[in-house]
Amino acid sequence: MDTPHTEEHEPIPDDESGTTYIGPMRVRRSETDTARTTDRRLLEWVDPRDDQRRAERTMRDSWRVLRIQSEFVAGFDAMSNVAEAVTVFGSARIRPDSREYDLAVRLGRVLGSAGYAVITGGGPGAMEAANRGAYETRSRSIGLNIELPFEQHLNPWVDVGMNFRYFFVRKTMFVKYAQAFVCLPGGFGTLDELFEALTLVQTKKVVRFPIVLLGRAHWAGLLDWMRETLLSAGVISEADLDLLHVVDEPEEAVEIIAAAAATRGRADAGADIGQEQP
Ligand SMILES: C/C(=C\CNc1ncnc2c1ncn2[C@@H]1O[C@H](COP(=O)(O)O)[C@@H](O)[C@H]1O)CO
Repeated sequence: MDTPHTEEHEPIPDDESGTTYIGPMRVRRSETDTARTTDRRLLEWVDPRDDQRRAERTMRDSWRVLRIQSEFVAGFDAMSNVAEAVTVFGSARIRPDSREYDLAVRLGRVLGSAGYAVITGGGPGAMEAANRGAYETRSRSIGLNIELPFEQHLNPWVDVGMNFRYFFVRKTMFVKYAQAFVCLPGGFGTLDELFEALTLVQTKKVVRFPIVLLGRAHWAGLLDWMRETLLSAGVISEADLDLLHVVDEPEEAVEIIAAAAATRGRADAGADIGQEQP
């Protein structure tokens, strides 16, 4: 029989005891439960010919909206005091004895020393390293973790941390509270975050928001492909390519970010706020 959880009370793993909470109830955790993350339940396919399942889904989705709303509220509250900040993306898999890890620590330090808070995904690898560098400078070190199908911990260098259930809520926080993105070498997750940022800037959903790719060797092939395939096919423009800054040193990244910040006038910020609907 399935573990008796409802959508209103999703399981919260309790790492210490090896049990899971379903609302107020404490149950033994099974792999099947933890694999069914909140995002997975949200996106789960329901057979359109199954009227009963479709009706259940409609009811569950109505409740789900309230949970999504509460996650936004918690995120806005937690982040409301963040001042100047840069979001750093990068591989979850790089090891502490690698050059890439060292690069990410140096980036965190340089950003921290320049007065920026550092926001990462709060996980291991490049995220941990960037948080570590920021933490060492006593700048604010923020980790926005995500529920995954396997055990997930905030890295120890985070001093403000949150654990999100919904990918898209977390992504909003990455953008909303930062004034630039730096992408360290990474895989699919990093590419997803990079391209989301790029699309937001390209479509002017965010303005004066530099995107810096750190580590030329890692990014060169992708940039060549963008130029040779995407630009040649006319599906992007030369100006789109200019949205990306490619550098090798953390100091160069910070120079680019500071220069963009300097062009950001008060008029800019004021122009948007006040005329908008929430
Ligand atoms: C795979 C491993 C851990 C996964 N833990 C993660 N925790 C938090 N954020 C993550 C994690 N994995 C990916 N991300 C996000 O994607 C980017 C990195 O993805 P990539 O595919 O590794 O490039 C990163 O910026 C995070 O926001 C280790 O066992």
